[in-house]
Amino acid sequence: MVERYSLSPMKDLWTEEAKYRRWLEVELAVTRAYEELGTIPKGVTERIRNNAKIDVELFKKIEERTNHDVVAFVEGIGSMIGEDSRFFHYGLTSSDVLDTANSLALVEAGKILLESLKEFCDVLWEVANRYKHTPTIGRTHGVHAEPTSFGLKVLGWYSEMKRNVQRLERAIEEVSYGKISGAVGNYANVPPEVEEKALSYLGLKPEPVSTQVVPRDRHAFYLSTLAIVAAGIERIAVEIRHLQRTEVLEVEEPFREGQRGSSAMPHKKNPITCERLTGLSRMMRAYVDPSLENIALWHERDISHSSVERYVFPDATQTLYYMIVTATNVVRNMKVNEERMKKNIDLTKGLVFSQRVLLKLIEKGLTRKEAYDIVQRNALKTWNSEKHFLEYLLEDEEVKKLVTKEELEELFDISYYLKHVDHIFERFEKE
Ligand SMILES: O=C(O)C[C@H](Nc1ncnc2c1ncn2[C@@H]1O[C@H](COP(=O)(O)O)[C@@H](O)[C@H]1O)C(=O)O
Repeated sequence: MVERYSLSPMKDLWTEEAKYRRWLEVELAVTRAYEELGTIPKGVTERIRNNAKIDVELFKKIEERTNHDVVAFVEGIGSMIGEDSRFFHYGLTSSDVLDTANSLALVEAGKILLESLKEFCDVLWEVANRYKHTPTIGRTHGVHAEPTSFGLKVLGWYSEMKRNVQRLERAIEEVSYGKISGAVGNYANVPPEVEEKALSYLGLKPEPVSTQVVPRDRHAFYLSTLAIVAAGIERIAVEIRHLQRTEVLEVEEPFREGQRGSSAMPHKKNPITCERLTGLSRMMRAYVDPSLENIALWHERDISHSSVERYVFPDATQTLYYMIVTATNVVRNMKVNEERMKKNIDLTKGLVFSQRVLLKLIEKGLTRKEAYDIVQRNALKTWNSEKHFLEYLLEDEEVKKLVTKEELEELFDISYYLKHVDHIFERFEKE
């Protein structure tokens, strides 16, 4: 994982030390289950817990010889626990330990993500309410469309992140399964009762039908969900980047005291954080593809998925955690230029009110086609001149016959476009 984007507590979850500690926890849950079922003597688990140490160097040293990481770990622990090594890893295959430990890590990582995502939602809700009645231009195809509220734009982000909270909860549930079912998943050398007990100590459920491994559709679902959350953050980042373009300048991402925009051009404040978020989201999508390919393993398993997971589990969870924390800071501290938003609404000299004029002419008895022709005629003149759309309409003989000056002026009222904003917000307040 790139150190630059690794933050605690997520990064602490993925150290070698933490990984071996999880393996040991799984092994100890199994000996405890055997003990409870009366298969092995009482006290074994306690003694192993006291004598076993996580010695990363030792495990790595043994692995140089065995070329098998779990065998190296089992041997290493075995060398510390004497006679009790007879009961350690009894009836297990490596992936009983690996997959169950993976699930522990992914659930833990999911909870860290969930907590940060909920904080992000709180900030989005607060910012959405702050700008609930702030008019801004709505753009479609990048072209000015009709006025709307900036708070509504942020409420859309909030709404999406709330859906993401639910998706993440579902994804955590998807990977809350372990397996202690032996070499091909049929419990030949370890009874289902041991699995049931051991996994219950660990807070996991037994995989209903495992092979040597937990099926990888669970992990693919998890990784895909993380990429969807990242894409939602990317959507926000791309919007802010557009709004920070010099010609627009309605929003600026936070610019720190002492920060430099450009090595060459001292005047610049660049949206580098949102650009970084955009790039990281691309990486998040890149983790999904190999995770989907991991689903189709040979027969009861092959180990082609293992190398992939050494990257994607730590990197995807850490990258997304960095993205959520960073996006929260951007939205919390972004500069919103309400004056500029007003000015930009006027950039097209009233054209953004064209649909209201169209509807008014229809209300006065014209067909839609007749009304459209009149409005478009005047709109096209406005595009190509310095004159306001309203002035052209006031001069138009056909318009004059149907609509008074007062009636026309009323159509250019921004508050008309914000009249249902409170209602849209209320939908969330009721939840
Ligand atoms: O309980 C068993 O081990 C059963 C065995 N299956 C295995 N299950 C889990 N790990 C295994 C297995 N086989 C190899 N290895 C070791 O996995 C490591 C794979 O390394 P990498 O591809 O770099 O992720 C690397 O350290 C490999 O040595 C089987 O024959 O079905």
